[in-house]
Amino acid sequence: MEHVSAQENLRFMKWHGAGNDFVMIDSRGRKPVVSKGLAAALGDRNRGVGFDQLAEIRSSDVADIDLDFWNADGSRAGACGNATRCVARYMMDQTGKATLTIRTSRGVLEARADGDLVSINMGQPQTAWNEVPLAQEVDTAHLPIDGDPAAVGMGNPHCVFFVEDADKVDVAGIGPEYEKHPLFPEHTNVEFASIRSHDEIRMRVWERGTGITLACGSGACATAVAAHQRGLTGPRVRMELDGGWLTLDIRDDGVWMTGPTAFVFEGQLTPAFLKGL
Ligand SMILES: N[C@@H](CCC[C@H](N)C(=O)O)C(=O)O
Repeated sequence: MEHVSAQENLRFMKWHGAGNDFVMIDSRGRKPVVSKGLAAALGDRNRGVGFDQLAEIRSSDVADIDLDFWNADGSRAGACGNATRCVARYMMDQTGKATLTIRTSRGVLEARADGDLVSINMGQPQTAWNEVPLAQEVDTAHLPIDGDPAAVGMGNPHCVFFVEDADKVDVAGIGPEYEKHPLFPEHTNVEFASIRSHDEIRMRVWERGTGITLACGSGACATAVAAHQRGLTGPRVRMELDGGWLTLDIRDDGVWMTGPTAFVFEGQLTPAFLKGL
């Protein structure tokens, strides 16, 4: 545990976006404090605080802020759409600004307030096999895997299955099988989607490094792209996840994702908890 003295508490916040829950640590003005060990300890819902992802805000020289993500098991994530929306709302509330630029590992993303909601341009989808990434060259629109899923990258990998009824899928049972499928060298998030109409999808998700979550923003983007690519839906869809609704809009400048955010509480991590992490 670097850059926080052994005698001081570490402030954190708890947020969620459509039930996808996050710990947020604002490290602007100091060196980063989050490590794999801290993320894994904090992500433990019995011994820590518990979260789907941890988001650390840092000062930036190219955008309003820099943002890094960890999953509950301490692994890094290249994208986290719902956490990005929650961080954007936190910054908008602080600055009074309705727009924001956020640098993540996939570049600078734009955030916009949309009434009580927040919209994020999650960037262009990655459909080339080596961008998702996959372990070998295959047709990413129709993977050589039972169930004919599609692979889409959104700064993180997604394996999207289209099923008759997503509510009948044993996500806890089969999600882990595909998370570590050999076709995904960095493992993958796994989505199960059923098409309700040309502009509505029901989706459930098993997240890489975390497990079942109530929502997944990058997963919603990947699902909307894969459905549109197959001609199942238009470029703009509403998506119902277990924790609420997101709106996806596939535009020339990227995939825009809009949804709710909620601040839950603020807390302090004690030196006793931080010691040795
Ligand atoms: N819940 C996130 C996705 C988080 C990262 C994912 N588990 C991964 O490892 O890629 C979202 O809202 O995008």
